[in-house]
Amino acid sequence: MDDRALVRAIRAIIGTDATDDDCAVIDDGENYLVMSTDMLHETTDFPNGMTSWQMGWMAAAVTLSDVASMGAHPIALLLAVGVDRAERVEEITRGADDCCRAYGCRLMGGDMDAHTECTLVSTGLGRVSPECLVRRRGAQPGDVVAVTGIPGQAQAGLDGYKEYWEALVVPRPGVFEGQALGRAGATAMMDVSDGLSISLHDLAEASGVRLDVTESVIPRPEGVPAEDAARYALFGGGDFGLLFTCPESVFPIAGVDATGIGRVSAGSGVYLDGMALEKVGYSHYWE
Ligand SMILES: Nc1ncnc2c1ncn2[C@@H]1O[C@H](COP(=O)(O)OP(=O)(O)O)[C@@H](O)[C@H]1O
Ligand SMILES: Cc1ncc(C[n+]2csc(CCOP(=O)(O)OP(=O)(O)O)c2C)c(N)n1
Ligand SMILES: [Mg+2]
Ligand SMILES: [Mg+2]
Ligand SMILES: [Mg+2]
Repeated sequence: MDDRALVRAIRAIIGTDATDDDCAVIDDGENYLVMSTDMLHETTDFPNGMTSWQMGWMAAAVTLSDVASMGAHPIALLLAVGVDRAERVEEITRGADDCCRAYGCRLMGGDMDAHTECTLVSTGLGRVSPECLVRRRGAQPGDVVAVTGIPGQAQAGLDGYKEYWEALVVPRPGVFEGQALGRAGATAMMDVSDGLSISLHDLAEASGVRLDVTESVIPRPEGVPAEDAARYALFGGGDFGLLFTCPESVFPIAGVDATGIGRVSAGSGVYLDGMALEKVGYSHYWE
């Protein structure tokens, strides 16, 4: 079983509204509050050679990315640290704090425990005005499909391309881009943390639309053999660009470095140059 199947089981208990987006959305009257929590641990998320500071940075970044993907401004982050060696805690905390400060957020508490495997759980809170909130479900036929940044860099780093190691271990969440996209009228948005292909599928399903994407225009890591670069860009995880849709009339959006890669139409499924695109990406599995 993979984590998508488990989310479906959880959805049956707590509802679609609570499980459809990168964050939970809470109506606070004047604004919406958004919240996300993410767990990272050594076996599946921290490649060999990562420093404690980088682990802390990455834990904060994945959660800031979820807040960003709603068009929201991050307010506060909490970090729970399950740690094998006590002397790691300070550097982990510095990494998370540096990441928060870089994106206008504050690390405001957390929890800790002794654990055999270094495990970090970051929980973030953000705020967004109702007209700027963007969910995964709003894509409209005729909209442009676009992505920020260059998907595939983190996977290239994981596979040994040293020039992309930094992109893998110090990921940059699209906090400022997400807010600009929310203001500009993006109709649906999510981050591509699990890979572009699987994210296109998640967005298409949440919005109840069909997405058609053109392979040749998808940005991909330079300096990598062509076949690998295309595969990394479509199926590699760990990049924190934003996948979004918006009316053609507002694209491109000032201040946001994004590439138009396709179109939304009525229907269902994701098609790459007219062929069904595999729903493959970074997933967690159970026997
Ligand atoms: N254990 C859980 N209990 C409740 N909701 C969950 C759980 N795990 C994941 N979700 C929800 O399922 C959705 C997808 O989760 P996930 O794939 O982790 O998103 P992301 O890639 O943005 O971190 C989110 O809305 C998340 O809040
Ligand atoms: C072994 C390994 N593979 C891939 C990555 C890149 N990576 C970093 S975070 C992440 C995905 C998790 O991000 P997030 O969306 O916060 O988690 P989810 O809840 O979707 O599992 C990936 C694939 C990594 N750090 N380590
Ligand atoms: Mg996400
Ligand atoms: Mg998650
Ligand atoms: Mg996440």
